[in-house]
Amino acid sequence: MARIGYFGPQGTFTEQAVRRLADPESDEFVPFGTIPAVVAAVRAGEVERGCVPVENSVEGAVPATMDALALGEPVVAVAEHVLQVQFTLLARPGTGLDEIRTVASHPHALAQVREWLETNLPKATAIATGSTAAAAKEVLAGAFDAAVSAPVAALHYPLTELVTGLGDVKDAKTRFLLLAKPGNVPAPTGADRTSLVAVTPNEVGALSDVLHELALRKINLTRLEARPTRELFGTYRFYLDVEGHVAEQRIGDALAALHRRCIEVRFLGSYPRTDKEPTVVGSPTTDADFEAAGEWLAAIRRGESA
Ligand SMILES: O=C(O)C(=O)C[C@]1(C(=O)O)C=C[C@@H](O)C=C1
Repeated sequence: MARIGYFGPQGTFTEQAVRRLADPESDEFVPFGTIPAVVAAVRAGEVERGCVPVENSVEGAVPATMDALALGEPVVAVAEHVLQVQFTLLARPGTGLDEIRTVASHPHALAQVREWLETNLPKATAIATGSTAAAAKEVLAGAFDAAVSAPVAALHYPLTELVTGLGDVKDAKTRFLLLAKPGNVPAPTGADRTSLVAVTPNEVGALSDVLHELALRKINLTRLEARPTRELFGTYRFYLDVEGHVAEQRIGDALAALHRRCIEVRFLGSYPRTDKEPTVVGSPTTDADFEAAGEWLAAIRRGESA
C-alpha cells in the first residue's frame, strides 16, 4: 500500500484524477489543503506520490504547481491524467437559485463559469477559495451561498445540486501530474512526454536557440510557458513539454545541448501520455541513427576509419 497525497480536501477534481492515477483499492489517499503542501509532503517522504493540477484548457497553467516544480528540492512527474472538467453548482438544501448572493470556488473554476454567472446570477459576488471542494465545505459551514464544484463534491458534502454540467467552454480539460522524488523514471512506452524548465541567458535569440535545438532533433514541443524567475525583473523560466522520453537518444542529446546553452535546466520527468498517442520518430533522429553516427565517430577517434 502506498500513501498518495493530493490537492484536497475530499471532493476536488484532483481527487478524481488521483483515483485514476493510483489504485483506490490498495493505496491510501491523503488530502492536503494547498498545492505546495502536496509537493512538500512528496519531498519530505511523507507520501510516496503527490497529485496536483498543472494546466487547464481554458485558463492555462496552474501557477502554484509551476512554481513548486521549478523552485526548491526537485521532484519529477511519473504519470499524467487528463480529466474532462464540468462543474456543479452546490448550495445548502432549501436555497433557491434566486437567493444566491455569494458564489465561491477555486479561481480557475470561477474563470471557467464567468459567463454563466454573469448571465444567470448577475447579483452574485464571486469569491475565490483554496479549491473547488474547500468552497463546498465553506458553503456547508454557512460562509457562502453556493459553490462551483467538481461533481464528486456532491458525494462528500450534504449539499443540493442546483445546476450540473456547468462550463462556458464545452469539452474543457485539466491535466494533472503524479509527482515523486527524483530517481523515479518510468520505462519508455513509445507514447511519452518529457517536461523541463530552462532559464536562458538574457541575450538575443536565447529562446530561439533552445527551440532550435529541439527542432534540429525533430522533437515536437507540446507546451511552452514562461514564469518570472523571481530574481531579476524581466527574466523568465521557460517550461517546456516535449514528445518523447529521456531514454531516447534524441531527447537525451537535446537535454545535454540545453544544459550547455542555458543558465539552468531542470528535468521534470518523462512519463506516459494519457492519450497514448505514439511519438513518430523518423530519420535522421532515431536511436539507430544516433548509434550509427556514434560508432562512426568512435572509429575515427580510434584511428580505424576516416
Ligand atoms: O479545486 C479543484 O477541484 C482542483 O482540483 C483544482 C482545479 C485547478 O487548479 O484547475 C482543477 C480543475 C478545475 O479546472 C478547477 C480547479
